[in-house]
Order: sequence, then C-alpha cells, then structure tokens
Amino acid sequence: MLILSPSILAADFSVLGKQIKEVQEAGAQYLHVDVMDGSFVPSISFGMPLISSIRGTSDIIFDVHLMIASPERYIEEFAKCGADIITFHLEAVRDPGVVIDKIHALGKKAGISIKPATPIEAVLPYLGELDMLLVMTVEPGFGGQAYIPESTERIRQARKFVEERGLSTDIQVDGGITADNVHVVLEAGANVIVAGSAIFRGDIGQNVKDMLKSFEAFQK
Ligand SMILES: O=C(CO)[C@@H](O)[C@H](O)COP(=O)(O)O
Ligand SMILES: [Fe+2]
Repeated sequence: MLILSPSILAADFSVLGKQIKEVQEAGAQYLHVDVMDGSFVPSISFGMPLISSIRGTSDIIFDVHLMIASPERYIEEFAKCGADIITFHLEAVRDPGVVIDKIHALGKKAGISIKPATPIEAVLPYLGELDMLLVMTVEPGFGGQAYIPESTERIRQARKFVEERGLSTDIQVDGGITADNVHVVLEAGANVIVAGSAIFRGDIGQNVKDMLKSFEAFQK
C-alpha cells in the first residue's frame, strides 16, 4: 500500500490544526512530524508540547521523525504525547536494538532513518525488527531541499534487502519529493512518501490529491 505522509515542517503554524485537517480530508494517511534539536542537525523545530496539542485536533497517524542526539532519552515522552510511529537516526544511537525494543514495549511502531552517506548495509542487523526504514533523500535538517539523485539506487537496494529476507518493512523516503519526481522513488521501491513543501505550499488539498493521483498512475 502506498502512503502519503505530509511533513508539517512546511506548514503555517498559525493555522496548523486547520492545515492538518485539510491534508487528512484530502486523503493523506500519515502526518510526518520532524523533531530537530539543534545538535544532531543544525536546526531546531519543535517538541512534545506542539505534538500534544495537535494530537487533540486529529486522529491521523503521527509519523514522528526524530532528528535528535541520543533519542533513547525521550522515547517515553514522544510515545506519551501522541506519536504512533517513532523513527530515530541510526547515526544518533549507540545500541539501535535497545531503542527499537523500547519503542515496541510502548506499543508503538519503530523506524530507523539513515542519512545519505550511511550505507544501507549498516541497518541490516536491525531490519527484521523494524516496522519502517527511512532512507533520507536529502541531508536531514531542513525542508525545501532538492532530491539527491544517488538516493534512487539506495532505495532500490533497501527494497532488495527487505524482499530477500521476506520482510514487510515499509520503506519511507523523505526530502525533495514532488508530484513530478515521486514516480522515481516509487519505481525504486519506496512505499511511504514524505512531502513537505510540495504539499503545504499553495493549495494544500489539491497538492495532496495531485500526489495521490501520481500514486495511482504508478500503480496502473
Ligand atoms: O526530515 C526532513 C528534513 O530534515 C523532512 O521531513 C522535510 O520536512 C521534508 O521537506 P521537503 O523536502 O519535502 O520540503
Ligand atoms: Fe522528516
């Protein structure tokens, strides 16, 4: 199943609740929530208080992407404030297996994200335990960047590893995805698509529909 996860990093925070409703009503299945700490990545976005308050406005699946150092310190808090899927960076932890177990023990889905320079093979020891593998298609830290073309081969490789092992792990892509280039990542094997600028700039409802139309065109 192909899933759209609009990233609220590109939303207008003064009307965030309204914009979340708009993406959900137009058919987006997840909401991508980028948490940045100014340490693992240069920028700071938002944290638990914002997630708690938007949790009250929508029942959409919260797909929380933690771009923070030592994320194991905060797993309980993110679970408590409303995350459904918690994705942390492989590069930010010492023992990824322990973090995955912690997320699962709280009844949440676990994802690992890897930066563009991290070999896909680095995630193989954990692949069997993961609900989702996030292959970053830009350097994490900012919205609005251009898709890194070398990502396509990495997505293909990730899909191959998942299939060879008979797993059902979702493969998520994040960064620089638009209705025009989404077919490239779908063809390579991604099935959970994050898009920020392409959804929240302009007519939000129409942007979601255009992206879903691109999904349909790919499936034909
Ligand atoms: O995690 C990140 C950036 O670090 C992303 O989720 C961005 O928010 C995606 O934004 P666009 O590239 O689609 O504008
Ligand atoms: Fe993200």
